[in-house]
Amino acid sequence: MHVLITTPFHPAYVTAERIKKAKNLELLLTAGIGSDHIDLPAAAAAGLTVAEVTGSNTVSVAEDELLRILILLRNFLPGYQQVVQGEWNVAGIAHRAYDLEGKTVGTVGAGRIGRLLLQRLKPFNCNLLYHDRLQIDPELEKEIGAKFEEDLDAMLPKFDVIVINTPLTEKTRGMFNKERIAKMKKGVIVVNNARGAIMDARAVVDACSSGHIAGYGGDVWFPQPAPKDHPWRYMPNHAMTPHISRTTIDAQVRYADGVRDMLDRYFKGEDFPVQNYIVKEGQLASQYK
Ligand SMILES: NC(=O)c1ccc[n+]([C@@H]2O[C@H](COP(=O)([O-])OP(=O)(O)OC[C@H]3O[C@@H](n4cnc5c(N)ncnc54)[C@H](O)[C@@H]3O)[C@@H](O)[C@H]2O)c1
Repeated sequence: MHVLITTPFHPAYVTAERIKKAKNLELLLTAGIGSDHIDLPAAAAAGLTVAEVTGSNTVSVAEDELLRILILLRNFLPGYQQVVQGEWNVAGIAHRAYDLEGKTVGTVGAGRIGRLLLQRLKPFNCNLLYHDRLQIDPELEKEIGAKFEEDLDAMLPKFDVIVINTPLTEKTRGMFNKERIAKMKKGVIVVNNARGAIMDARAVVDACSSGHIAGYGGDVWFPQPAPKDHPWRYMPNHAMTPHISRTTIDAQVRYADGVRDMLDRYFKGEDFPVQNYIVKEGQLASQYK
């Protein structure tokens, strides 16, 4: 019996070809959230179990998204750069700095991270929207104060700030292409800590260059690690970092504990918490279908 523990840093890491060669492999554990670096249909067909530490970095990613929204909306980074470069030009920053209050902000994908982001946004007095395959439980929806939008395309022109929080699946790969970005409001802020490949990379660069997207921020790229010449490094008005939002010290403790717990259970022949399964007995978890 073999167990492979991976992190979600390297897209297309556990390929169908590698799975085929790993004759004794039984279990794939993702130390974090997001298992698109594994060929999930191939894992299912090979009878492997795939599990992640569901929820381990939900708060870390949601807080980071809030940070990037504020950094971009307030035009913070050029202000910081002025200070480092010995400059002082308030008007150069203020002409494109906005309050978050009163803006229409929402998430595409309202699972664990998307919902927590909405909850964290509530005290900012924004107009909150969300799109997902599934509507949130009505009581929680009322408590959060976010409106469900069934039709993604109809929702796109409404946002001042849009955050992507879906997994990378065959349905979400390239979901934000040139046409969808064109439907967004001119001057929109886009934050994507979900997966780089959900965006059409070129379309993002073009929209940032034309000003259609006023700011793009996130920690996920395609490919990863991002090569030195990745165009997102050089496009205007971005707040990009390496893949860091998942991995605060607090999150590292949570996902290390989660991996240890699953290994203990595995060697004792016990089941994992049900929400951790991504592939079980040949079936993919619903969020990956
Ligand atoms: N940057 C990071 O460090 C980091 C860390 C954790 C997770 N993530 C990414 O964030 C994703 C979401 O994490 P989560 O814990 O909130 O997952 P989750 O499973 O709790 O929520 C995902 C939500 O996306 C929705 N969804 C799936 N496909 C959709 C589609 N085609 N259209 C609309 N909605 C769709 C699902 O219904 C679900 O509500 C992960 O899959 C991972 O890719 C990134």
